Amino acid sequence: MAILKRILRLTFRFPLQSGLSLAMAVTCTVLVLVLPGVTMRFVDVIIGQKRPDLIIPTASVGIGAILLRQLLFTLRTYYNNSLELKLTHLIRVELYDKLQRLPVKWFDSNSSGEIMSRVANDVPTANRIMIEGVDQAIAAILQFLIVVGYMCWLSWQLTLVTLIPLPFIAVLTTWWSRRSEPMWRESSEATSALNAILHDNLSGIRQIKAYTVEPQALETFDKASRKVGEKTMTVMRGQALVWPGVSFIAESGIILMVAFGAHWVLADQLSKGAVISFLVAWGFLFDPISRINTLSQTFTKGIVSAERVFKILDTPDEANLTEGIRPERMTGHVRFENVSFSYSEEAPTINDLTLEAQPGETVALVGATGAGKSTVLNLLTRFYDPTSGHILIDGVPLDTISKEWLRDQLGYVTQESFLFNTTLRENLLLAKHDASDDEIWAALEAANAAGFVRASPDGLATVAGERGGRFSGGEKQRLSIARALLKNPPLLLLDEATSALDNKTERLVQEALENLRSDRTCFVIAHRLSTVQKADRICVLHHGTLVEQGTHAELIRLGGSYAKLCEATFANDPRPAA
Ligand SMILES: Nc1ncnc2c1ncn2[C@@H]1O[C@H](COP(=O)(O)OP(=O)(O)OP(=O)(O)O)[C@@H](O)[C@H]1O
Repeated sequence: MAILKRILRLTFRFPLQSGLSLAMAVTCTVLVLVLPGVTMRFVDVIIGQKRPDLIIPTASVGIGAILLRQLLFTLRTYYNNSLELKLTHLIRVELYDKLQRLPVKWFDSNSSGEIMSRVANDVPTANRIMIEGVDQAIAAILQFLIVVGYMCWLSWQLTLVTLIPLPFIAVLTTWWSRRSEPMWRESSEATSALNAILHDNLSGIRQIKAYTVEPQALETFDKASRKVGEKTMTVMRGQALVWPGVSFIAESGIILMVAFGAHWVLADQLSKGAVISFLVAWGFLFDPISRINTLSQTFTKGIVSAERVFKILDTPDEANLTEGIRPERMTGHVRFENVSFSYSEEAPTINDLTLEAQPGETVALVGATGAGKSTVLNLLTRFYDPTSGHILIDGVPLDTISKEWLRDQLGYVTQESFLFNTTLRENLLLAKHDASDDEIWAALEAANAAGFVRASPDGLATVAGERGGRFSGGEKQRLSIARALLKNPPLLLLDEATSALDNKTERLVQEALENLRSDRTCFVIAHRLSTVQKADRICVLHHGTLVEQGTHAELIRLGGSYAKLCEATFANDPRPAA
């Protein structure tokens, strides 16, 4: 009920559309009485009293009223559609806005395919409660009351007989509506899971092909799709039993009504016209009841979808996104003080980490895979917050600073350079919305990317393709470096690519990185000996613990884990430091 109220409240944001739609529904409904009324007049007055002069006027009134009803129906459909589109747009935009404000942690446990399913399918399904559900339910209740009122006016005794099937139908449909709700929920969840698999498989289509696991991928998809079918079939099976039952009860009622009607006509207690009018009106009385099937399905499915949409909308925003301190400027002094962090309840991923970077220094993070290097960067961006300890920037605790401000000061070049499927210009402008083309070209020059961009047929207007697929790995890296250069942030987080590049590209990327690193504090996850050697401080992480720190020469002299790691990891470094 609370969900229904919430959807109703949303509808009130469009008072004109919803008001007009309801007004049309009410007027259309009142006009349903024309047909039984006209029929009775034909039987009792025109035929009964032999009044041929009334045929044309009565038929004209009837046809006019039916025409008006259909015209109003057309208008009602128009206002309904317009309301539906507006509501869908409103909720989709609210949902998308919410998704952008949710913490990164939330996305760890919600797959993209499932989220897409909520935005694409659940929003319109929830809206159907309003359009088909509430509007039609109000019209149906009204139609029912008007027709019952009309019947009572003709004969309250026959009306009582006509209504006998009603309680049975009400009990059956209420029972089914309750029973089918969890079934629809399961069907909806199965659809989301199917979407998640589809999204995942399409994103990894190259891996699927490269490992020739198409049959296994197909099998997973087939299984998930079959599950959707099975879950939906369970509801359909129930419906296939319940709705014929409802029709049986309703139609048996006609026989009962005609039988009693005939009895009272023979006893001269009722006119023939009244019985025929009852018969015509019966159609309008049970029309809303026969629509209960679709209506209850719309309500049940809609409530399930609305629950899923509201669940996202009710998730708390990422804390401190806009609130918090916004210092004048950042000099880039970073200090981790006894920082520990864990993604889950298990063993800490970062354990009592204390390290410092002076403004303009480059700190290289090295360590075996899974040692926690990326996690350190995740803590600096505040995608996650430490479980204990403090991170200070220019002496200010990070958790008191506005996240928006902090992220404005950061350049983050990830290992997998991500480009959006839009023009290069728009991809680069993400870093600085108002950058001129001259500034963009300067950044591209410094990133050693200007050459290949200029050679592309559309230059800055070249579309990058999905995930930047139009460009090679080395090109994408240089484009993301250009993006970071354009932003010119005081603090740079850099996850060096591990992918082997040819010597020339390697040199070009290295030069670009050196341009990027100069004059700013830089935390780099280093995979190249040259980067490590040039770093002001090297921090060696082992299972989330800082085991050694110092310069390259100091750590080599120490002969500890760094020296061993250096030997093992950088032995074949294609570009040893000068
Ligand atoms: N979002 C996450 N949820 C749960 N555990 C995670 C998450 N991200 C990373 N981990 C775990 O935390 C540990 C440290 O991961 P992290 O990515 O920081 O290591 P890394 O040193 O950067 O590794 P690599 O060099 O392979 O990128 C790993 O055991 C990893 O499985």
